Amino acid sequence: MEAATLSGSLPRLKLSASNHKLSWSQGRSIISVSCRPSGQLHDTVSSSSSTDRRVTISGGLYELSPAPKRNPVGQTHCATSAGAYTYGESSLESHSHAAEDKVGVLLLNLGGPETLHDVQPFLFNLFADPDIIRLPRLFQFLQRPLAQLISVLRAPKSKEGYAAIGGGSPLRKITDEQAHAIKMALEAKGMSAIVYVGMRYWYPFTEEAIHQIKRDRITRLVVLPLYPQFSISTTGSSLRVLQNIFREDAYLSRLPVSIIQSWYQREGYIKSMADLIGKELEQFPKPEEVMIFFSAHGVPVSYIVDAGDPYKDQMEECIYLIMKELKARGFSNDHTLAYQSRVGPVQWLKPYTDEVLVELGQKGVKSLLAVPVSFVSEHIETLEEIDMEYKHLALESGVENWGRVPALGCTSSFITDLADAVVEALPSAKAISTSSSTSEEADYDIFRCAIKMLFGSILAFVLLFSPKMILACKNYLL
Ligand SMILES: C=CC1=C(C)c2cc3[nH]c(cc4nc(cc5[nH]c(cc1n2)c(C)c5CCC(=O)O)C(CCC(=O)O)=C4C)c(C)c3C=C
Ligand SMILES: [Fe+2]
Repeated sequence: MEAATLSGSLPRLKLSASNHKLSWSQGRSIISVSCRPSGQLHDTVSSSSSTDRRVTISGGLYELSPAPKRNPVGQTHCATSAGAYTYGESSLESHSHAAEDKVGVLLLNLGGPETLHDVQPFLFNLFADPDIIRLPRLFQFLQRPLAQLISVLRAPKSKEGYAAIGGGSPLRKITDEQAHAIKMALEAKGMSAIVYVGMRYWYPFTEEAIHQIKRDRITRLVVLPLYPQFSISTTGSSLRVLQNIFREDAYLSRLPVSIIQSWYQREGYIKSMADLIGKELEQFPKPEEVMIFFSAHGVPVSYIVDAGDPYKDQMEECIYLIMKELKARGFSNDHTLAYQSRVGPVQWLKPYTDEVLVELGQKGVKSLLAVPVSFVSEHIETLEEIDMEYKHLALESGVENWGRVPALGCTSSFITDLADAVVEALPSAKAISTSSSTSEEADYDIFRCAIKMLFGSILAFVLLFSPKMILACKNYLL
């Protein structure tokens, strides 16, 4: 497990010589704070529903204006459909107990549209994230117009996918259930904690969860991203949101925090994955002949090559550990790893899942077991892409027996392991040191920003009408 504390300002992600260790350092980077005000990304979060969900920034904290049906501030999770885990005390009560040790666990996840109406604004939030579409600094002011364009272009295709799995993402419900299960597992270990869910691109937003953490006067916090492997585009992006909020807030910047950056190599997780794979293998007529097909969500190659994202290394190590565990249990199946869900015009990690499936079918592989490995809940890419599109493609290419390992969800050995990770991380919780820039630095930043915007506008104007740009936009439709 890699645990870290949110420290200082403007982190930079770099791979150390061992290639598996992350270290933060200062400087220009993908996780650095851009010159626009923090929170701008969500300040016009909108949806096609009539409810106003605009997020404004006040005193460094994000406050949601009333969204009574789903997300009234302060009750983000109290009335979830799972309904089982609550924040415990109201903010008034928590103030009177301020001296007590109140442990919080913040689960970070991606979030997903709950209805088809949510799809376009959800996609807007996703593409407006500078960790998802990485524009050169000069063009960063184009992030939101571009996100608007791409989200509108992509929405029809995405909606088809969400419609095929029942009209929305199951992510919120499953994550709420995991939160409840982790709370219970912690209680069984003698640790009382309030477990929060913070989504990056949809409700309940990370900002809401942090707001609630503050209201609850939590005294120590463990941050647990629900991604086994670290990627700049997932955990990194959520941590950037956290850091932007924490460094601006007196209470939060003093709150001892411990971050579990990745946990793909934890024994409990590896064993839980091996349990699920072993169980599915037994469903095949000849288990020993089944090819184990790990399918991970892809990222653009530039993340790995240019930005030092450890995602690919961690993924490969994760697969190695799962296979080692399976071998120790007597399974000696062949296996392969491929990457799915590419979006847009750039090169993504290879090999691509769809291409490998066709190759394997053509080579005569008759039995395949698909294993989603980058995510621990069922979601659109398991339920639609794997179960429908890839299954169809594999059968069409000559595969005769197809199986799919379910996502871990609330598997008890897995939840227990996550609870262990929290218990282990808690002692290393440390306060964030505040670092506010001087007014001269701020003036200089504004000046630099203005110059960049001027030159950027000219360049953008030229680029926007180039054939290459038009082709790139078309690619988001596919
Ligand atoms: C480890 C998991 C994930 C990585 C890495 C990741 C990177 C990444 N994703 C996109 C674009 C999209 N992702 C979408 C949905 C989506 N992505 C993940 C996980 C990872 N993404 C999940 C779990 C989900 C599904 C959520 C749900 O609603 O169930 C979507 C929307 C769906 C679609 O239109 O296909 C997009 C778009 C990029 C560009 C990227 C890396 C840069
Ligand atoms: Fe994704």
